[in-house]
Amino acid sequence: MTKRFSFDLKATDGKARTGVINTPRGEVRTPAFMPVGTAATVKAMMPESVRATGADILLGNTYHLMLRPTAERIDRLGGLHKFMNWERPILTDSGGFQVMSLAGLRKLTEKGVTFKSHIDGSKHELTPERSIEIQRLLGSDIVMCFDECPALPADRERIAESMRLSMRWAERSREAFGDRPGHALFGIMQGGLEQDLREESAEALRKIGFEGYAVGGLAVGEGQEAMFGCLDYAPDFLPVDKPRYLMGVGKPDDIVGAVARGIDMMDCVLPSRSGRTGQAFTRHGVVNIKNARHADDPRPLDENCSCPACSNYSRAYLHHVFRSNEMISGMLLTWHNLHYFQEIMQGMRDAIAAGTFEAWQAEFHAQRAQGDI
Ligand SMILES: O=c1nc[nH]c2cc3[nH]c(NCCN4CCCCC4)nc3cc12
Repeated sequence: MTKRFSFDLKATDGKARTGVINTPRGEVRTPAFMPVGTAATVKAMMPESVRATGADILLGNTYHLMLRPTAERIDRLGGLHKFMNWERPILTDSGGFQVMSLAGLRKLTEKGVTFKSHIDGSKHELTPERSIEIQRLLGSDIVMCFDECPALPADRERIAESMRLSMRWAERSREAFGDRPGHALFGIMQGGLEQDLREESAEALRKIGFEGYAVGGLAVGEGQEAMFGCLDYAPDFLPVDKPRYLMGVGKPDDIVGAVARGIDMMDCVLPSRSGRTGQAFTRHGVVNIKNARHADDPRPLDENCSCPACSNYSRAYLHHVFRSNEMISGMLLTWHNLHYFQEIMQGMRDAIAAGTFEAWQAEFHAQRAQGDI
């Protein structure tokens, strides 16, 4: 087990890459999908079940944990890994995005953001310094810079101003992070859908220097075509020897398209959130298990899937427990979705290593076109 943080690039196939991020708490195989554990739990999953799906790393949220139970309390109790019984790597988002999407009465200044908690209306402040301190108290292995993610659509001037503020905050985040061997600080590229602003942002981040680089400001309503358009150039502005993390993505075909464009890491609530609502992702497309047509169907969700939901239960059973609002419903479908997302990641890692990623992508898309699901 290493004491340092490092990234080993193992193979490339076109723009796609596969490698390993080495951390003191374990290795992260890339391309990697990070299940979201917002309030110190991946909802409806035991940590050992999350690991059983193949996840090497989880995402936690500064915004939620600072409000409840607070970073200081988690620190007093031994840190987030011990608190939630997940001893492998954790990446924490820095809170700015969640403040803008969840909190009330927000005030943005050069210093940072003040806001009212969506839980109890209490007043709080997040600055680059406070966000980095919270992530340190949590014991996060990969810390994200405190940034501002502008809502799209926005005019170019607004996007440029916001990006330059985020770059000043990236400088302050780096300063506040200090020297923490074995831990990493990732910068976040902004710039909306403007290629020159994206390049300016990447240059600013490279000058500061980070252990990894995120592409932020996407998956905010721009749609897949515009997102892929940005990913056709943005990753190339980033250092080739550091991990590239696309934040908040996404559906299976978003994930595949992002890896094909040079992305190494992603996170999204989709598999877990949809699992709780009865939406199952399968190799043949999406199955809404609450639909009446599944009520008598003895088949598994997906014949080719080895997860507990597909190995031990029929669609009829899954339909029943969702219709009856039984707790096991969200557990089984969350497990299936996370298992399927990790199966996609493993398939891509193997294909890139074998130089067959083109064929793998063709098969991935062909499967989805067919079959009654
Ligand atoms: O620019 C960002 N900086 C920090 N954190 C972020 C998180 C993000 N999450 C998303 N998109 C999340 C989309 N997700 C899709 C499934 C339903 C809930 C929302 N974009 C992001 C950009 C950022």
